[in-house]
Amino acid sequence: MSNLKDPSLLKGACLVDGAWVQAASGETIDVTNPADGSVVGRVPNLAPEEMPAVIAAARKAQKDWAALAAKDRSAKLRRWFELMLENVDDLGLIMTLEQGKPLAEAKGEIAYAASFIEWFAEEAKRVYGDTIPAPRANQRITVIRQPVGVTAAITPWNFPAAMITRKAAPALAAGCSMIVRPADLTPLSALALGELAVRAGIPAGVLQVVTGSASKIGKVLTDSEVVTKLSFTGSTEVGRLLMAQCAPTIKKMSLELGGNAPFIVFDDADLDAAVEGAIASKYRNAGQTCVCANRLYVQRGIYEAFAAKLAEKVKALKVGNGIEPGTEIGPMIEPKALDKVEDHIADAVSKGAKLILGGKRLGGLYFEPAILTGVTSEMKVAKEETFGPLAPLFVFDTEEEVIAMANDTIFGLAAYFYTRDHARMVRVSEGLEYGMVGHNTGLISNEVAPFGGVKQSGLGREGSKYGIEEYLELKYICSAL
Ligand SMILES: NC(=O)C1=CN([C@@H]2O[C@H](COP(=O)(O)OP(=O)(O)OC[C@H]3O[C@@H](n4cnc5c(N)ncnc54)[C@H](OP(=O)(O)O)[C@@H]3O)[C@@H](O)[C@H]2O)C=CC1
Ligand SMILES: O=C(O)[C@H](O)CS(=O)(=O)O
Repeated sequence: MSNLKDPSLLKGACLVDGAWVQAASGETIDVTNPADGSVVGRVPNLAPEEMPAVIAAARKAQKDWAALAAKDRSAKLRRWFELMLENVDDLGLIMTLEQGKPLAEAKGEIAYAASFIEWFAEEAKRVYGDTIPAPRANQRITVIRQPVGVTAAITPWNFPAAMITRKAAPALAAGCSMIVRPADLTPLSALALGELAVRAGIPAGVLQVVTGSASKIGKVLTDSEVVTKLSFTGSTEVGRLLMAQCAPTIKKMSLELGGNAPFIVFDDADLDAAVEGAIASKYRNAGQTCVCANRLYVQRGIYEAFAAKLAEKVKALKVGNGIEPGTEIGPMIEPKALDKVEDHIADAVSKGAKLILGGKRLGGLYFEPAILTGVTSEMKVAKEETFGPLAPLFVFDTEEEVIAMANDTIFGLAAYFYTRDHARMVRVSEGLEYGMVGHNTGLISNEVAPFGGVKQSGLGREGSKYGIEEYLELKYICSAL
């Protein structure tokens, strides 16, 4: 990474109690560039036996951090936010090299990630309580909000920075400490954020970043009686496992899990806008996004026209190494991601769908963006998250039919629809069983709105004024005069 303006942002150590440490065993994990397989960094393979010290540091630091005036916590978070923006070029490059997304997208994610820190730096000052009229004359009732304490986050590889700040910023704003365990595939962005947190003056132990076996470190965190909250973003399968592991200690949990987003285009939609929205939603991050369109439902009257326009635009998308200017789709994260897209295409084609564009491996981890037509609910793409650059087009006739099809899934994260009819907008928004709905837009994520799903897509909300509540407990105080 000789191109970094500030090479000291590239860390090969864990951030524990304010110090950069190696695993006692000296073992490391290679971080590779999905664009060419080269090793871009090495991080410690911390053993589970090394975790109690991390948890103890988080407990010790949390008390003093919570005791600071909210305004002082806010100022440190604000500085962290500023440092992220000052270092956007380096942070973007680190992300592209370990994750593969195009540099412009990576820098966009850094700005998006930083926006959560800015937002919660402001929210830190607005953690209000209540007074409640008491049922007896000699009583006074007050309600205060207090930090939940020591928290932990387990985060995925697809958004290596934003999934951390969307958890750490509200946690720290509320007065919690947080132990972050990023994905093995993309730990370098997390460690760079840790370095900037140190530079921002966030005290030792308040934010720690550990790398090593997910299941072993995860088990120590979930078993701990000191860790009172776990926030996880990743697959529904691992979310279920972690929920079970957290049951014995009755931990508070936030879970941002899988999605299977429907993207519905009605006959009356602005077709060009719908195609643009579909591309933004479906092909961003090579389709490796939990909120990305997974099933595209197009009303019969415009089905052919939509398919043709979409194919024309998708064909022009430039696939390549994320650091090359103009790249719009980078490599996928790992071989099994390509296997899954290929499997979904093969399954659909074997059941009668037609591959009208792409769908081929382009060498290494590159995959040609694909479109399927004639897709039906019997195919795997209807039930499973593809997590890749494949747009399967289903046809529908009526509003009732498409709402039923859209809701026919265990998931309920994000849904999108395009219509210019106002009454339909209200009916469909209310009828979709999803935590987030985009109307005439394919991009819904931002720091001011509550991000999260219903059904098996998870628990809790991140971002927005609601996000900080996940890190606060209510305490009711009844005072007899
Ligand atoms: N909601 C979302 O944003 C995401 C959803 N997904 C969905 O999940 C699928 C699989 O992706 P994948 O990356 O494997 O997702 P996982 O759920 O396996 O991984 C997410 C995070 O959990 C960690 N993890 C994995 N197993 C355990 C465990 N037993 N205990 C504690 N932590 C664990 C991972 O670590 P490590 O990577 O080091 O193993 C990673 O940090 C995707 O195809 C997609 O459908 C994936 C990523 C994000
Ligand atoms: O912020 C987003 O758009 C999402 O969090 C991306 S993902 O985690 O749902 O994939």
